[in-house]
Amino acid sequence: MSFQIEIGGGGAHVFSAAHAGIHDRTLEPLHGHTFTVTVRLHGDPDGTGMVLDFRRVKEGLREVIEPLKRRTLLPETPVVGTCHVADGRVIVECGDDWYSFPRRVVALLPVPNTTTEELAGYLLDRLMPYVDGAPGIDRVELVLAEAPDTRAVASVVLAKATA
Ligand SMILES: Nc1nc2c(c(=O)[nH]1)N=C([C@H](O)[C@H](O)COP(=O)(O)OP(=O)(O)OP(=O)(O)O)CN2
Repeated sequence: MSFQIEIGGGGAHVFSAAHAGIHDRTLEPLHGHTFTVTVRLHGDPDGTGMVLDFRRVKEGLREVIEPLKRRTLLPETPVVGTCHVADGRVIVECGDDWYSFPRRVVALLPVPNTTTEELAGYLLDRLMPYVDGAPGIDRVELVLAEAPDTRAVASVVLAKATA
C-alpha cells in the first residue's frame, strides 16, 4: 500500500502578488496573480499513523508564503537585464524597459525569472526544513497554480531512512 498526504488547494494557502516575467528576452507588462499552493508528501505513515502531521506542513506554508503576500516578485539575478537596489528602491531593467519600486513592496528572490516553475522551486526549497527529517517520506511535491488552468510542480526525492 502507498500513501500520499496533501495540504493546501481549495482556497487555503493562497497569496496575491505582482510580477513581470521575462519572456523572449522581453519584460512582460506588470500584472498580478492569485497563486494557490498545494503540497503533497509521499511515503509511509510512522508509528503514530501519520506520514507527517498536517499542522507542521501548514505552519511551514504560512511561514514561506507570508513574505510574498501582496508584494512585487522580482528576480535577484534576472536571466536578461539587471535588477539593482539603491536609495530604497529596486530597479529592474530589461532592454528598453524598466520598472522602479519602493524596496518595501518588493520580494527579491534568488531566481533568474519569476515564472511559475521558478517560484514553485523557491517555495519548495524554503519549505523543506519543515518536512525534512520525517523518516517515512520519500518524495515531496509543491504545486503552484497561477491560474485555474496553469500550474507548475516542483519535487524533491528523499532517501528513506533505513531501520
Ligand atoms: N511555463 C510557463 N509559461 C509561461 C509562464 C510561466 O510562468 N511558465 N508565464 C507566463 C506569463 O507570465 C503569464 O503569467 C501567463 O500568461 P498567459 O497564460 O498568457 O496569461 P493570460 O491570463 O493573459 O492568458 P489567457 O489566454 O487569458 O488565459 C506565460 N507563459
